[in-house]
Amino acid sequence: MCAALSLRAPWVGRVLQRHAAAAPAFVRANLEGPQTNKLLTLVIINDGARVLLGRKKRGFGEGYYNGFGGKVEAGETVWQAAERELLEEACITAEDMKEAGVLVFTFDDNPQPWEVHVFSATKYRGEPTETDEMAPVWFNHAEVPFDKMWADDVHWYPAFLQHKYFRGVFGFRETTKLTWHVLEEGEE
Ligand SMILES: Nc1nc2c([nH]c(=O)n2[C@H]2C[C@H](O)[C@@H](COP(=O)(O)OP(=O)(O)OP(=O)(O)O)O2)c(=O)[nH]1
Repeated sequence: MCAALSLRAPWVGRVLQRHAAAAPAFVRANLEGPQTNKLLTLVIINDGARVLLGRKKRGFGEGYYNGFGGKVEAGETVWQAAERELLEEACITAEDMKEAGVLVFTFDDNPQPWEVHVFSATKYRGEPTETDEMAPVWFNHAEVPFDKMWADDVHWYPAFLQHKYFRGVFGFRETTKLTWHVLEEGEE
């Protein structure tokens, strides 16, 4: 069923094969379609007790909290994009950035899957500063405001906070309603 998957990451096909029976048809159609993934980055500073998030000040998701990141632009690597977006949105540079996990989002109202590369860092240079886009706020690990975050976040933050590498595939209906997901922890 998943033999024709055209994703960059073969693990997505393997995850789906393991869970195909339960995956909604739109998730499989999305991932088996011709569209390459839209690549995005997300950087979350985690000092061991707290995470640094930004409150989005404008546009889609206004008022919601997230790490810092955005689309990977032509000619840059995922790492370069992660560093650029962190500087643009929070005015800081991570000193010990590492890959924390990968999330693939599928939508019943958009055939293109989104592939978000999540990074963590404990140290940074500069002072987190409010920008046009984001207002930085620290949250204790036990007080991460999931009711004001994307619906998938509550599922993968536990692995993130425990420094476990994670891979997730998520299915959203009508852009924001999370209807199906699988999450696997650890390297494959
Ligand atoms: N926590 C979390 N982050 C997500 C999810 N989906 C998703 O795109 N993101 C992240 C990835 C990016 O960091 C950010 C979306 O990027 P963006 O559209 O603001 O990209 P951008 O800064 O390049 O956009 P723009 O200013 O050019 O409009 O949200 C999700 O479900 N959960």
